[in-house]
Amino acid sequence: MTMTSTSTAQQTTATAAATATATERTGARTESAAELIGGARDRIDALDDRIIGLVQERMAVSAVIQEARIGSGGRRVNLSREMEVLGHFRDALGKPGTALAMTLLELCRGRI
Ligand SMILES: C=C(O[C@@H]1C=C(C(=O)O)C=C[C@H]1O)C(=O)O
Repeated sequence: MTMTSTSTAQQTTATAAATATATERTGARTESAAELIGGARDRIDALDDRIIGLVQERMAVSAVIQEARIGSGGRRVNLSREMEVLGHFRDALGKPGTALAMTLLELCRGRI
């Protein structure tokens, strides 16, 4: 064997190392599954960035409404409207939707 050739054992070891890396990275047991997961995770990261941007935009719009209401002599919080928002999310996403809406309202309330 020359110094540049690779034995079957070495190739098997290299493949095992690559698979172990894929498993470490993604939990997948094959490189092809790891590649699919890596690409899909990139899409999720991009979606999360958009969701965060939308939440920040919602917070800004909510603050405009709260400022106008407080400036006019009213209260910051409007419970009947919050019930509508909670119902909207519950209808679309079920019980976890209510929890998500409560978190959104918590983020949006009292930021002025
Ligand atoms: C934005 C408003 O003010 C507050 C914030 C809400 C929200 O972020 O959705 C809902 C009701 C109010 O407690 C509103 O009245 O519409």
